[in-house]
Amino acid sequence: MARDDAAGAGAGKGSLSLVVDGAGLSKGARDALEAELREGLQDLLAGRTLAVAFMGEKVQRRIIAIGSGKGGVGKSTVTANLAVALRRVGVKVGVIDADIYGPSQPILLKSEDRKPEAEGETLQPVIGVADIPMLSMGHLVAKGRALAWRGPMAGRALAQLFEANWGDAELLLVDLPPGTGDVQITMLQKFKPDGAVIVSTPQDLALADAARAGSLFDQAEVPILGLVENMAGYVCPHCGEASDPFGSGGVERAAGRLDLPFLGRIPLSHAVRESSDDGAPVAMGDSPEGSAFRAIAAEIAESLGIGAA
Ligand SMILES: Nc1ncnc2c1ncn2[C@@H]1O[C@H](COP(=O)(O)OP(=O)(O)OP(=O)(O)O)[C@@H](O)[C@H]1O
Repeated sequence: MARDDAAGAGAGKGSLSLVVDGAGLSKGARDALEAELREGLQDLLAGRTLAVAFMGEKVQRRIIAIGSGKGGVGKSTVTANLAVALRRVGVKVGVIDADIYGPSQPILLKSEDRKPEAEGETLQPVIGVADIPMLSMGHLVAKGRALAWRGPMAGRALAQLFEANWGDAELLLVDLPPGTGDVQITMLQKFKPDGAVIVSTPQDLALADAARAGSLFDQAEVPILGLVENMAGYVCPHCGEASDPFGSGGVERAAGRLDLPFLGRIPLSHAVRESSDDGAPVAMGDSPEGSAFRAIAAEIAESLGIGAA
């Protein structure tokens, strides 16, 4: 225990700092122990303040799943850009690419040529663009091999990704495969997310699927942080004419109907696709598309109470 009477000149002032070995204790157990210590030390404190610090404190890490009902709506693109945007506001974020049927994060976050090392059974995430630690099914299997994995095999591979050494990452974004299959079920059973973000295009069909993906999280009592509308509105780079190939405003209306937050809209744009293919997500820059992702990331950071947003 350290004592700093000089900090407060008057009688009964000053401060005491107590460093406690809290390794292995849950947050609840630490809170209870701290309350007990404060109570027990009241006489000794005699009006001084007490600062309690726990050593070996586990990082409070939260898992946010990014899902969609339908394939190809931009879930992986949104995941990569949100990771970059969250990183820009100081969130220690990691990415798990759980899309075993079409892992694309190694391209999106430029880590295709890296292989995760293992310490014993534990994988070490590779570092992608913008210093984002990440692991993908794509890092574990040979490129181009179709991953027709089912049940236990998919579950084991998924566990390896979740149980990796995520260091000080406080938030893991999980890029899920589309739909409501084995990976989703395993994740909900073993690595239940703290929240989910649903991506959809404004199209009716995609929206119906998005609602189904949402109800899977609902049933598992995973809070849905909100809906993102992707591929909304297209401005022709040649003539400047605006059009809505997938309809307009559908996701926001659906969010209203489902009583869920609408997190924002990402335009259909060449810049988004090209930057994705180049492994330099558009959220790294300050273009209108990048800003759209950053606004959504700020909403998420705010609702989780993290980052400097
Ligand atoms: N806003 C956008 N503007 C232009 N192209 C986009 C946009 N969002 C995604 N794309 C492109 O659409 C394609 C599908 O995107 P992405 O792979 O992110 O979708 P997905 O939902 O993760 O697909 P999958 O079902 O294969 O996992 C990619 O080529 C991507 O670059």
